[in-house]
Amino acid sequence: MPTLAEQHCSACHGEAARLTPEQIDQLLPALPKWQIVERGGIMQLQRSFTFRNFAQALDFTNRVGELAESQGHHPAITTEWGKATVTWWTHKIRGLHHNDFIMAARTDEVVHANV
Ligand SMILES: C[C@H](O)[C@H](O)[C@H]1CNC2=NC(N)=NC(=O)C2=N1
Repeated sequence: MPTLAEQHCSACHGEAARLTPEQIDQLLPALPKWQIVERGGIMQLQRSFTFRNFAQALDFTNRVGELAESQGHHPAITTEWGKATVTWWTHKIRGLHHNDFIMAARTDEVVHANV
């Protein structure tokens, strides 16, 4: 079974089902540094990354942006001096899809590649 980071996003249509709480509970242990947040009734996956300065946070942000473009699945990113917060969810289903867990795992790999 490929790890989350080895998987590729699937095309997600508007009728795709959101992950159930049970499915989320099964997937979350693979992402120990990520947390589930709820905003406006929408479940999201979020993690903050710390860096030595703004330039490193911005470089990471751009690398995550390239990843998002390559997979056609995009996060919200808040970039600050020494910190970047990445939030994944699937807009068209207003919730969490398996794709969001894949992208969170791939985001963790970006930061390792970054250092
Ligand atoms: C047309 C375009 O492919 C779609 O709007 C994609 C773009 N990136 C996306 N990213 C996320 N996180 N959710 C989406 O529903 C989504 N849809």
